[in-house]
Formats: sequence, structure tokens, C-alpha cells
Amino acid sequence: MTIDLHAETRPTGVDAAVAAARRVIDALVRAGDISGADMADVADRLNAVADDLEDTAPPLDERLVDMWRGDGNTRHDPVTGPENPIAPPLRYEAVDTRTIEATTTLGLPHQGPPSSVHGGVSALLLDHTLGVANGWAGTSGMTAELTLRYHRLTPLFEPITVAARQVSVDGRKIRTTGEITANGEPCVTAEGLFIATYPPRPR
Ligand SMILES: CCCCCCCCCC(=O)SCCNC(=O)CCNC(=O)[C@H](O)C(C)(C)COP(=O)(O)OP(=O)(O)OC[C@H]1O[C@@H](n2cnc3c(N)ncnc32)[C@H](O)[C@@H]1OP(=O)(O)O
Repeated sequence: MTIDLHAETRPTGVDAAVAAARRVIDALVRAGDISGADMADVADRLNAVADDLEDTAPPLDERLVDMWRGDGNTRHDPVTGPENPIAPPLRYEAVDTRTIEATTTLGLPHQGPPSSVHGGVSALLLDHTLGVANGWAGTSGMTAELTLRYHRLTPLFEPITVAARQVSVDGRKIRTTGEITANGEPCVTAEGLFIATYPPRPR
């Protein structure tokens, strides 16, 4: 079964609100307490938005069923999801039948070392990208092992490419590799063992 590599971002609905929330997250981290903003007022206004959303949200089990309808997690996952404000978001393209890649630029919300991507964020991007590469290649699974090597700092504020390739399928064991590169140089490389299975979708 071929999977969709990315969900289209819609200009309206929750996607538009999520895009605004990403701007807010970025702007807050950028501003800190040395900005000229009235942060008490900012907090009041953001809490008013959250109050409104919480008051009108569906029951959790109903939303979970809704999330896992149709093309599954591509709309809400924390790496590519247009419905998820913590997703950068990545937008995958096929390189070949087993390989995918996405190019993005990360900013201050994802900082670890100075002006560099947090190692846990790199792990998130690679885990997910390896997982989607498996789906693209035709055999999906759950991450059982993920081994990362951090070769050099991964820069913020400039394009980085996250790529993954399914290497082999042996019974239920799927082996997948990936890397994050900047300016063509490897920053992080990954080797993953996935086990072919997936939890049932909420119904
Ligand atoms: C198209 C969709 C795209 C979606 C992309 C999303 C990507 C997101 C990726 C994730 O984040 S997944 C979430 C993180 N992973 C987990 O939470 C997994 C938690 N662990 C489990 O659920 C189970 O341990 C697991 C499914 C991995 C394996 O349990 P099973 O009961 O299905 O497997 P089993 O114990 O029967 O082992 C099957 C084989 O795998 C081997 N195996 C299992 N876990 C292993 C491990 N950790 N290391 C090495 N080998 C392992 C095991 O030895 C055995 O080998 P043999 O067949 O040779 O005997």
C-alpha cells in the first residue's frame, strides 16, 4: 500500500490556527523577557484563546477517533502534521521507492547548543522520518531500536535535510537508516530496527 508522504496544509480551519500558533511559539522564544512586550497582557490574551478552545473541544475519545480516520497520523503527528503546532513541519518528497527526504529550517524553539538543533529534536525528526520511509517502502513498523551518531552540530536558521531509507525487511524486522545533513555534510546519522506491527486505531 502506498502512503501519502505529506498532508496538504489547508489555508483555513485548524491548519490556519496551527500556523498562527507556530508563529506565537517562535515569537515568544525570540522575545524572552528582554522584549518590549507587555507579557502579562500577552499571557491574558493567550489564556483567553486557550479557554475558548478548551470550552468547545470535543471529548478526547471522539477527537482520537477523528485523528485516526482516513490517512491516519499525517495530519496530526509532531513532525509533519499541519494540525500540530509543535511540528516544524517537515514535508517529505520521494527520492526513490525506498527513500524519502525533507528540507526545513529550524529556529529558536528547537535550540539545544547555541544556534544549534537540540539532540532530542534531531532524534524526533529521524525516528519519524525512518518510520515514514518504511511506510513509503511498503512495510511499516514500530521503532524497537534507534541508534544515533551526532557527528557535528546541526545548525538552526539554515536549511537542513532529513532523509531516510528502508534497507531491508527480514520477517518482522525492518532495518532503516537516515541522516540529517546541512550544506551536504552529515550532522546526525541514524540506524533503526523496526518491528512490523502497529497498534489498533481508536474507533
Ligand atoms: C505509515 C505510517 C508512518 C508512521 C511513522 C511513525 C513513526 C513513529 C515511530 C515511533 O515513534 S513508534 C513509537 C516508539 N516505539 C515504541 O513505543 C515501541 C514499543 N515497543 C513495542 O511495542 C514492542 O516491544 C515491539 C512492537 C517493538 C516489539 O514487540 P512484539 O511483541 O511485537 O515483538 P516480539 O517481542 O515478538 O519480537 C519480535 C522480534 O523482534 C525482536 N525484537 C523486538 N524488540 C526488539 C528490540 N528492542 N531490539 C532487538 N530486537 C527486538 C525480537 O527479539 C523478535 O525477534 P525474533 O523473531 O528473531 O525472535
